Parts: sequence; C-alpha cells; structure tokens
Amino acid sequence: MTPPETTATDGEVEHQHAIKESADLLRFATAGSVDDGKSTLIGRLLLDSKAIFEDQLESVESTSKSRGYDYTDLALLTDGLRSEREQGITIDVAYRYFATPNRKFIIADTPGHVQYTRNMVTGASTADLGLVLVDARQGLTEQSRRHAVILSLLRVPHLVLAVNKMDLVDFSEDVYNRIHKEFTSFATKLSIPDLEIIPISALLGDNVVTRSEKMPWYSGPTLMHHLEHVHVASDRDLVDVRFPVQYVIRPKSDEFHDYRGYGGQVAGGVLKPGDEVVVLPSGMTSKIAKIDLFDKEIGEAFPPMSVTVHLEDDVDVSRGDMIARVNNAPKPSQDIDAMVCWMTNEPLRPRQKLAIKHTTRTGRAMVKDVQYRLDVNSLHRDQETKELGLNEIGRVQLRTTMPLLCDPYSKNRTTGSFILIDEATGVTVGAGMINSGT
Ligand SMILES: Nc1nc2c(ncn2[C@@H]2O[C@H](COP(=O)(O)OP(=O)(O)OP(=O)(O)O)[C@@H](O)[C@H]2O)c(=O)[nH]1
Repeated sequence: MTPPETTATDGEVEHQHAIKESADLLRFATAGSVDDGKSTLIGRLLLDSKAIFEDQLESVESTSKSRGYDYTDLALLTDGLRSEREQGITIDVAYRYFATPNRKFIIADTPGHVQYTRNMVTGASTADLGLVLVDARQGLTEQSRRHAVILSLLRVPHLVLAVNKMDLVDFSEDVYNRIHKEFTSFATKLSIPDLEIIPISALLGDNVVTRSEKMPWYSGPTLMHHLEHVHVASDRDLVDVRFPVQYVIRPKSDEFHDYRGYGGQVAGGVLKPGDEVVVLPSGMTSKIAKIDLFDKEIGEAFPPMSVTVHLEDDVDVSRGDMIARVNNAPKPSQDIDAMVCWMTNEPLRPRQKLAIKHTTRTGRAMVKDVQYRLDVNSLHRDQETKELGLNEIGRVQLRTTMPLLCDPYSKNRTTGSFILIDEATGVTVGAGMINSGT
C-alpha cells in the first residue's frame, strides 16, 4: 500500500529548515591549561579544513621562519587573532567562526593562561560541546578536572577530551589508555551525557582532520569528524514554552495601532499562532495572533530564534515578563537554590547583597546560605567553609526581592541560569545554575 501523500505546510517547511539550520551550527568551547596546545589545535582545525586565507598562512609561515622554527607555528594564527580582541575586555573570550561543507562552527576560545572560571563559564554557557585539552605527557591536571566539572555543571551536553601531543609519547596506546581510564572514572561522578576521548597531535595533525597512521590502535572518530557529526538539535527543550520578553514594540501612531509586538529570544518550546498563552507574572491570558521573524510572518518559533510575538488581546506586557503556555508555566520563586561559580577576589558570603540578572529581568538578591563548597578534584562537599573564593563553586541559597520565573537548569539552560552583579561596580561576579526555586 502506498502511504498517503502529505503536503508540508509553510510552517512545517520553515520548522524543518530552522531545525536544519540549528543542526548545521555547532558552538563549542575550548579549555585547557597553559601550553596544552589549544591555539595550535585551533590553528590546525582552521588550516586542515581550509578555513583560513592564503595571506594569513603566508604571514604565519614567514613569522615561524624568522623565529627560526623548522615547523609552522599554528598557534600564531590563533594568538594573533586573539590578542587583537583581548584589548580592553573584562571577559576574555574570543569567538571565532569557521565552516566546512558539513557544518558551521563558532568556537569560544578562552585563554589558558588566565585560569579564571569566569572566562570558562562565559565561553561555555551557550556551548553545545566542550573541548578539554590535556598534554599526553602530563595527563589530567587539577585544571582539566575543574574544566570538566564546570562543563558538567553548565550541562554542556557533549564533551571531548583531546589527549594532545601524542607525538611526544611515541603515539603510545598505553598512555592513552591510562588517561582514558583515569578520566572516565572521574567522569562517572559528573553528569556528562556524551563523552569522546580522542588521541591527537595538534602540531602534526594526527586525528585532528586526517586520521593518524601512527595510531592504528585507535578506532574512534577524528576530532573534525566528531565535531561535524555530533547530534545537537535534540539537545534543545522543545516542550515547555518559555519566551522572556526583551522589549515591547509600541504602536507609534494610530495608523500602526495593530502593531504592538513583543520581541525576544525563544528560550524553550514551540510557539504557534492560535496557542493559548499566559503572561507572567500578571497571569493574564491571551492567544498568539502572529509571529514575525524580521519582517516575515512565520508559522512556528522555537529556540534559539529571535522573534516578535503578537497577542490577540491588548494585555499589559513589559520587558522582563515571560510568555508561557497556560498549564505549563514556571512558578514564580523568590527562594533560589543554585550552584554558583564565584568569579571575583572578594568572597561570596551569607547576608551579602547583589544584583541578579535572570533572563531579561534584573533585581536584587541576598545570600542566605552557602551550603557547601565543592572540591573540584575530589568532588568532596565542604560544609564547614561558609564562603566561596575566586573561581570556587558551591551550592548557595538566595532570596530575591522580585520573583524569578525560573526552571531548574537541568530542564532549561536559559531560564535555569542567572548572573550575579556587584551593585557598586556593575561587574559580573558570579554565575548560577538553579537547582530549584520555591
Ligand atoms: N610536539 C608537540 N607540540 C605541540 C603540540 N601541540 C602544541 N604543541 C606545542 O606546545 C606549545 C604550546 O602550544 P600552544 O598552542 O601555544 O598552547 P596553548 O594551550 O594554546 O597556550 P595558550 O595560548 O597560552 O593558551 C607550543 O610550543 C606548541 O608548538 C603537539 O601536538 N605536539
């Protein structure tokens, strides 16, 4: 029997197209200790996937020669780009773009010498994949463990441990197996849904883009093959509708009376015209009249699309409000239980007051308790020290002055996270992942 013919509606076609678009893009964050070879690896990825321009390569080759190297120092490519961007920015993350015929990539590159959790958290918070480098001669270090812990707390769904400089350990299977064993046993204590451990030489290119002939014992994918094929579209929450309103487009005159829209980025679920929705915190309900993407009307919107939503009724909606589905809305919470990464010298302590930014709202919060501090090496929970120092991670209870419309971070990385800001200086001093709100 022939299956009935189906015709896709415009909305479905757009949906498929947008899913393909988001699947075509991989955001990944790199992490490693100083000199593990991160810059060299990024240079190698760009070079072997032919994502760099001839003139850039020529300048790197001539600089390498003038410095007396008998190889092309690919780190120059990355570091050159990086130093330009480092100027005057507090959060030291360089974003780099490249593409292969199979996928587009955005790399959030955090310099290894600045061992700040802040950079790592900023770079990895929106990543689909985290790439942690270790030097095969050293194996795991405290910093590689810390990076794995942070990636797991940030629920980065895919993790790659690249065991680099395999050429310096004679491409030894034993060395790889030892690091593999040590890391997998550490990783069982973390939540890492997908882990790949790849032996590479960033300098020589083994298993980066081309398969290494010197490591016939390794049967897994090359790094590039994995980056191109890792499945990311299903990582997004398409069930619970969450639309934090970023701005309200008001009618300028009577002529545009109909054009009241709410702009923002979809943080969860699929929105469609005709859906019954609730506006929080007011609790007023309405229906979605239409959804615009730039100046085009679309049939569906889902994460991470930035759209303008129009409602059928003239309800009162302001910046910081959230549009959700009736019967499936987040509960407003003022008592927040979260894992916090602290990013400044002055410790986080009970009774401290801070500004808190959650989705599109900013308010104030007081630290009620530091329940424990997490030792990133042993994963031991220290309940004695009631504070968090620079780069430390712990479980913290906060009381906010306004209710947050939040979800657990495990359900939604956008509505489940917040940043803490020093009220006097305006500097970001912490990042939080919500366990629960009551
Ligand atoms: N033998 C060998 N040397 C490597 C390899 N990868 C990197 N190196 C060398 O290790 C040194 C450090 O590499 P970088 O790429 O600058 O290290 P990094 O981790 O990016 O360091 P930062 O830029 O300071 O963050 C350089 O001398 C590289 O040439 C490798 O696979 N094999």
